[in-house]
Amino acid sequence: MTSRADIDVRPIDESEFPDWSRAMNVGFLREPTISEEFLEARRAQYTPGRTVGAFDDGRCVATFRSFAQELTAVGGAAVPADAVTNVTVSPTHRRRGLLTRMMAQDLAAAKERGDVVATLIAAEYPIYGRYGFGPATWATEWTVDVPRAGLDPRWAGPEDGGRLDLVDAEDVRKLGPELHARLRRSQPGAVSRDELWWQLTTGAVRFLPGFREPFFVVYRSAAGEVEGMAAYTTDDTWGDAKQPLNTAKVKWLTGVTPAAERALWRYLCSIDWVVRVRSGYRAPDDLLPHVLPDPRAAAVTTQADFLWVRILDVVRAMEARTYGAAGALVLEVADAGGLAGGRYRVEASADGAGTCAPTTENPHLSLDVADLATLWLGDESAVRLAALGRVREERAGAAREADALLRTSRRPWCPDIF
Ligand SMILES: CC(=O)SCCNC(=O)CCNC(=O)[C@H](O)C(C)(C)COP(=O)(O)OP(=O)(O)OC[C@H]1O[C@@H](n2cnc3c(N)ncnc32)[C@H](O)[C@@H]1OP(=O)(O)O
Repeated sequence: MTSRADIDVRPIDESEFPDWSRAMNVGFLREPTISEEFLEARRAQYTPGRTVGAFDDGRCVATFRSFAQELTAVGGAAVPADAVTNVTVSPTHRRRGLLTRMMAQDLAAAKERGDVVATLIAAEYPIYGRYGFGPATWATEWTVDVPRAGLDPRWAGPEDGGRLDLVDAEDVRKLGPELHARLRRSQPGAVSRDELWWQLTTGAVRFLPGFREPFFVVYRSAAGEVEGMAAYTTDDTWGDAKQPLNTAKVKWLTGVTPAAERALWRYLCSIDWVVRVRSGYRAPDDLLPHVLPDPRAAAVTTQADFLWVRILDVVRAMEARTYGAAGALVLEVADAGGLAGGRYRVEASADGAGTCAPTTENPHLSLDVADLATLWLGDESAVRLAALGRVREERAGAAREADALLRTSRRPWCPDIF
């Protein structure tokens, strides 16, 4: 076995991208042989200096990549984020600390650059907490049993004066970015999308396994505004008695008004032949179950953590968000990674704005930086974390006070896997 010190962890140059891509496919259990088409399509994701590999005897055995992203904080401000992705270590080189080395380098560089947080979608729950990441948004997928939903079979489109149209991929690339920008301004947990995201979702660029061209539907309000859009695929399944048994799978659905969300779900549950709708990963408090006359027709298929956040700069993170009440909170933040620990006073005013600064006052709550990330996006309750022993109340009632400041009325949601 090569000793740990002999394995070189460093940013790759572009000529190493094919070997790096092969190693990534190995880690993700995909076919290791890389085609020219795959490389060509994927090359836009080569981020110089931030595409990192580990090399043993000249061969890539681990991969890691990060890129610039914006994450929407509570209140709608976008904070600069270090988005981590493509993390793999070949099975031959596991548990020798390669991920730990790649992560330490990346987080230090992100801190140096001035990113407020790092973000990722965790493949498995136990991997990233040790690096200061905490689960900050959760996702729910429902499967709707359409015949059970109690919907009026005569439905012929939105009753609110709005309209639905099927559109082409090109329309999605044209209309989608602006709609998504609107969503991001009001959806804590949402992240920025680059042009490649729109090319991938519409099939203009293809390298992800199992791509199938979706149908695209747009909702316009009575005033003609594009307020919603969805992409879905369907299978082609028929029962022995010649009854249609098709499933529609929602790839994504964006609605910036409740009317748009309602119309799109109603549409998806009213396509002839479709008896099942899989919602894709939604916020756990999505309107979906309750837009159906019988909400029990929407059964939860998946319920899991989704976006993980690592706070790199507590002062800027706390000042970027808004607060639900006026009040002050002194937090003792532990950070084994040495990037963001310390004692901070957060002061929120009645208009929702907050200030944050290091302090020597006595703390109200002590917690790990990973749990602060979990609280920061507003989803989790400090009272619940205290009950779990993850937050310590240094002053009686502090967890309840923290909840009044930090929690949001709707849950944060990250619509994107990256
Ligand atoms: C953002 C993304 O890209 S998510 C995708 C992550 N990638 C995958 O899941 C692909 C398959 N898995 C892998 O490639 C690897 O197993 C990785 C990347 C998850 C871990 O890489 P390794 O180099 O083995 O991790 P490393 O040796 O640095 O482990 C550090 C610690 O984390 C623990 N750890 C690592 N992976 C896991 C895991 N999947 N489950 C539980 N613990 C884990 C190790 O046991 C070790 O613990 P210790 O410090 O107490 O000894």
